Amino acid sequence: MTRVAVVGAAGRMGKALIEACAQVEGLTLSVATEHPASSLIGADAGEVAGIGKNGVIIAPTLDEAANDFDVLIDFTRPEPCLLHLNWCVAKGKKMVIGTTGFDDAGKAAIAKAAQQIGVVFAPNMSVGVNLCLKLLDMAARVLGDSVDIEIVEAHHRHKVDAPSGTALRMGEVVANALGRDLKECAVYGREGVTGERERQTIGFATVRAGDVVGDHTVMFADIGERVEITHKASSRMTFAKGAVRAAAWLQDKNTGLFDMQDVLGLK
Ligand SMILES: NC(=O)C1=CN([C@@H]2O[C@H](COP(=O)(O)OP(=O)(O)OC[C@H]3O[C@@H](n4cnc5c(N)ncnc54)[C@H](O)[C@@H]3O)[C@@H](O)[C@H]2O)C=CC1
Ligand SMILES: O=C(O)C1=N[C@H](C(=O)O)C[C@H](O)C1
Repeated sequence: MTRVAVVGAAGRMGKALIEACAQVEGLTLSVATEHPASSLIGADAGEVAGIGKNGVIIAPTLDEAANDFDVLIDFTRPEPCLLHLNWCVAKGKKMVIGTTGFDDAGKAAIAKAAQQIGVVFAPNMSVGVNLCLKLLDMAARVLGDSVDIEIVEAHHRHKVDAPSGTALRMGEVVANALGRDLKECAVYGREGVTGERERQTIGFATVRAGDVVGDHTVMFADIGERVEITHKASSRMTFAKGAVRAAAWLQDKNTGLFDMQDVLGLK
């Protein structure tokens, strides 16, 4: 039985993760935390998630819980996530990281920590998006440099980072397939007199509106035809179930940095 801790338990993903833990066999929620200033400290995590009491009380820190779980799942923000990462390294706990919006230093800290603990780090835990990453690699290799590549993503009004972690990963996959460096060729939004499109760029466009769970389209546009690969999430449970699956998969991995392609056997 894998014992799971969910940090950010009252967040949009935190609540979905608590529900997913209750649905997946071989796994149990044993610890839940929230920001120390949250009004939900002391509340029952199951009740907060809308699935009825589960007896796990939301705590303000992990400090009392070191013996109570095996894998930590973090869908919060980069700053608290890196604090949780340090805590997990100190206590020898494994970690599933779904949080997005890290800078290069944050990503390097995660890679370094994974030399001491097992970590699954992925901007999107859904099976469908991870299938799309495979399809994107194939599409880029077949269509090559003759097409213009644009990535469009849409999310709910509360999302704080842009472009989404998923859009950036899609860009990396396409750039790698074409032998380009995304840092050199990405264009993030356009305004004013931009001049004609530079052919080797990869463009990103961001929409923030209403309650969109998460839409991503990668467009490969030539003269006379275009290919579009689109994923639309309609429920956060698709991400939560992937994260919980990753937590169970990590059980026998003592060190190493993995992503959902590893978990799903897509490499
Ligand atoms: N990898 C994936 O499949 C997915 C990743 N995400 C990412 O997950 C992250 C969270 O997204 P949402 O749930 O929509 O955000 P949210 O804002 O609803 O939830 C974040 C929660 O973390 C809590 N938090 C902040 N500091 C904390 C601390 N020190 N200790 C404990 N809890 C703390 C907040 O109070 C909040 O409840 C974002 O970075 C988002 O991009 C979201 C969906 C899927
Ligand atoms: O913040 C979100 O909601 C989501 N974030 C992830 C991202 O940044 O790619 C994944 C998903 O699209 C939902």
